[in-house]
Amino acid sequence: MLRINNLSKTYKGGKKAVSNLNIEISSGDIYGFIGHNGAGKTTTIKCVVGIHDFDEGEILIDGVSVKENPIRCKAEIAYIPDNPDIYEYLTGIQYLNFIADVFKVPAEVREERIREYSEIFEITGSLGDLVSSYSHGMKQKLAIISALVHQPKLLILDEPFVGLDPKASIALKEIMHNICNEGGSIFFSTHVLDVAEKLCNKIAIIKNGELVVSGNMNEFVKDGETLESVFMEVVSDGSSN
Ligand SMILES: Nc1ncnc2c1ncn2[C@@H]1O[C@H](COP(=O)(O)OP(=O)(O)OP(=O)(O)O)[C@@H](O)[C@H]1O
Repeated sequence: MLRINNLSKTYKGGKKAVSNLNIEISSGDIYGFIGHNGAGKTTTIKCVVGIHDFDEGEILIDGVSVKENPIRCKAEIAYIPDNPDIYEYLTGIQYLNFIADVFKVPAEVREERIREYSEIFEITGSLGDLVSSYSHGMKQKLAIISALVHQPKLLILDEPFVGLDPKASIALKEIMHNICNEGGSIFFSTHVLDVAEKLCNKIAIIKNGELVVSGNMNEFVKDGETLESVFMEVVSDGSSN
């Protein structure tokens, strides 16, 4: 579903944020991406979703290069950033319809999905209000609903649980499981290691732009180890952070 091959990204000014990174995500995977502040998670995610260009390597979505065919790739994915920047002058429902238009979701299908997810995330009563009046968590919920409206094959989330109330977090985890059970995939960054440990079947740990651990969760979290203990061993080993 997603292959990142030898990805390297250097920002203007010379900061090499990601170096020779390889990740493979298959259909059905819930893939957690963890690392210290400034490790390179958001940079990697922004390269995958086409926000950042990158200097070296290749990113393929369902075998299609994000550089060579970005529109086809974007049609298959949805991205929820850590800080949703949603058009403040639209109402919630106008924003959802705008995104559904972009992804060409037919009217009756979008209505049903918007109704269902708005009820799950308990913002039905606020959809007629301007986004500028929404709290941070409400904007996040709106971003999540907009990401789900075209039923993406690959859902990419940057720190999705920060700012969500407990009920919404539980609902999102259930939706993530449902997407994977239907053959989709999830790639998400998080600092909440116990959530990652429970939710993910695969994990990657990035340190100073380089991948230091990747693979099946049960290869690392076993024999009394937790993801937290694995992470602490990996990042404290000669780390400058
Ligand atoms: N626009 C930019 N220009 C220059 N350097 C940047 C830019 N964005 C990020 N960086 C640098 O790239 C490195 C990786 O940053 P990135 O945001 O990818 O880390 P992260 O793992 O997502 O961190 P966090 O957990 O704090 O969100 C950091 O050293 C950061 O300072």
